[in-house]
Amino acid sequence: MSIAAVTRSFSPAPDGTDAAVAQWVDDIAALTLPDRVVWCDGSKAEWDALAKAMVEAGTLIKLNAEHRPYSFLARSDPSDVARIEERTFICSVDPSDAGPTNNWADPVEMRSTLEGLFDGSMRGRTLYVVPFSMGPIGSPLSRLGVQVTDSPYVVASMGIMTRMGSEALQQIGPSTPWVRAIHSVGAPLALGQADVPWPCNDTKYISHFPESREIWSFGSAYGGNAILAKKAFALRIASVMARDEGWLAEHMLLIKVTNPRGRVFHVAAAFPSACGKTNLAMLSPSIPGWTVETVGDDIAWLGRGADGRLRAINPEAGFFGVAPGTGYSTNQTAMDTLWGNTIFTNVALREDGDVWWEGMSDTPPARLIDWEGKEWTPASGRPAAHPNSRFTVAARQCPSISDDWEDPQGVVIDAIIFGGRRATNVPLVVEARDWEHGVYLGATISSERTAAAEGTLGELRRDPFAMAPFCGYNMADHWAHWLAVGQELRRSGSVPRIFQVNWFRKGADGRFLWPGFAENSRVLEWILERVDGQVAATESPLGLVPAPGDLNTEGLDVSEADLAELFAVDADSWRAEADDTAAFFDSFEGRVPEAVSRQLEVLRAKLG
Ligand SMILES: Nc1nc2c(ncn2[C@@H]2O[C@H](COP(=O)(O)OP(=O)(O)O)[C@@H](O)[C@H]2O)c(=O)[nH]1
Ligand SMILES: C=C(OP(=O)(O)O)C(=O)O
Ligand SMILES: [Mn+2]
Repeated sequence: MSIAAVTRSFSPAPDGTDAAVAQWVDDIAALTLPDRVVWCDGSKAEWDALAKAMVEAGTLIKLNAEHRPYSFLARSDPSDVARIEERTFICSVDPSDAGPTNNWADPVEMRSTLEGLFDGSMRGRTLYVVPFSMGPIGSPLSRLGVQVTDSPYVVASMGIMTRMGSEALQQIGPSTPWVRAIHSVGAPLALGQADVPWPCNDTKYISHFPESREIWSFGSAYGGNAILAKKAFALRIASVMARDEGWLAEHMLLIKVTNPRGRVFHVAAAFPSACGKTNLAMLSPSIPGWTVETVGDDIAWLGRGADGRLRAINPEAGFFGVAPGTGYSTNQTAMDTLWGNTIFTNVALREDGDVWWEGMSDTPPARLIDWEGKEWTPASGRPAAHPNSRFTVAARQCPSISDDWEDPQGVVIDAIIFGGRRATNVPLVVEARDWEHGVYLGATISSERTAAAEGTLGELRRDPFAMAPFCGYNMADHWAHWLAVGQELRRSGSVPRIFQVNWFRKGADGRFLWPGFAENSRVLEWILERVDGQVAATESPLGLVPAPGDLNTEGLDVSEADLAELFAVDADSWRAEADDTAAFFDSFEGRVPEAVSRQLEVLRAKLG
């Protein structure tokens, strides 16, 4: 083929497209040099055509429709399976605005690096223009964005995870703020060069420019690095928008809970990645008379409503959940959600054309094709599904989805929960003494590393507000912002209570002390009875804990000794933890709000 064979087909912007959007797309196309530019309308026909093309290209494997209607398996490049925090950058003008929990990079240098990498990076590929709304279209709490990407997998995922297409594009006018998100897998194709099923690049950058509300992601197609509406926009950029505009963008699930007396509550809960958000969001209570319905499983945008109360929306439209550990015995609702219309990534393939992963059932099938496409048997000695394998599915398909999940005003929050994965020290549940203490509990979350990000599994790391990888500005300023929001809520007389939970405490023998999953409803019961003023609490150095006998253990198979261990406070370990917290606070070089550092002194005094 000769150079003359290169045909560029740039479809024009749809009628009515905002001129700034059209200009920006032209500029990105001029930089990245794709063969085609396609404006996505979000239609079913468009999704179908993308899926068909990806099956032909080998990016997706169509599952057996008898078992899993209209569902697909994607196998990533084995090097591109999780978020990479070392390659994730916050490029604020002032490095102290990124703070010690972020990788800061100079915005001018980063722009020049990225321009070099993106120069011609879409050669031979299609540039898709993906307009989207985070939050219900037209809600006062929603925000708009446009992602350009050369990955059809990302387009299809954005179609599930966001309100994507023409309607979102029409919302953007000359004075509407919108977030610019640029993504390339970084694998240009020379003329006639054959593609691979999962193109990516060893060089990866996930760069955020908070001041100009821009995201540039290069080299990865893994969801957390490439579905830019999610962690990059709805958390990193949105947290900065929220700081500037007086609201909160948080790594939180949202649920509606109804108690046996018919009172309805809404709860927001922040846990680090792969620490139980999706599971709690889809909880089926083990205790009679309680129901839990799903509003969101990963991200919440919260702000003071016209009524002065804290309200929240789920800005997403789908779930990008961890597959391993999801099974009929742990999360029936998730299993029922995944009946069809699902993209699975890096799970194992069964001989009958369905999928499998560790924890889906107790006994694995005798033979599988593992996530890397290799033959697998239970004797293989390695997991069949990648530990961070995922499902991507529309929220509306969830049987427990709440009737108010798309309420444009958001749901009223009655309780906020912080949690982490802690084998030791942290009790099953603690109530904060007040908002300031609650902010301290959020600020001091530590959690064992999971497979959701590259790094050493099990290593304890600080993950304040479960936002360490996701806060687009200085974490200490985030705490100050929370304190300010609390003060405003106090003025209007309705401050949600704050709690801390830990489902993951282990005994000396290494087994979980708490059965978790459906039984977590017992902890929710105590939390919401506290909110409803129905139950007392006991003082502990860490905060308020259930008085003996107040945690509902009826019919529960947990020994008295294990229950005691779940609430044990070891003063020596806590003194060591307090020292570690002091060192952590020092890393913020004087930026930690006084109301937060004072809580550490209170804790030390209570420990004696
Ligand atoms: N032991 C235990 N494991 C849990 C519990 N809840 C979730 N998990 C496991 O933790 C992993 C991550 O859960 P998930 O809900 O997907 O976390 P998310 O990434 O925060 O949404 C999965 O393997 C779950 O099976 C629990 O209450 N107890
Ligand atoms: C989507 C992700 O997160 P979570 O594990 O919190 O669902 C991710 O970490 O890429
Ligand atoms: Mn999740």
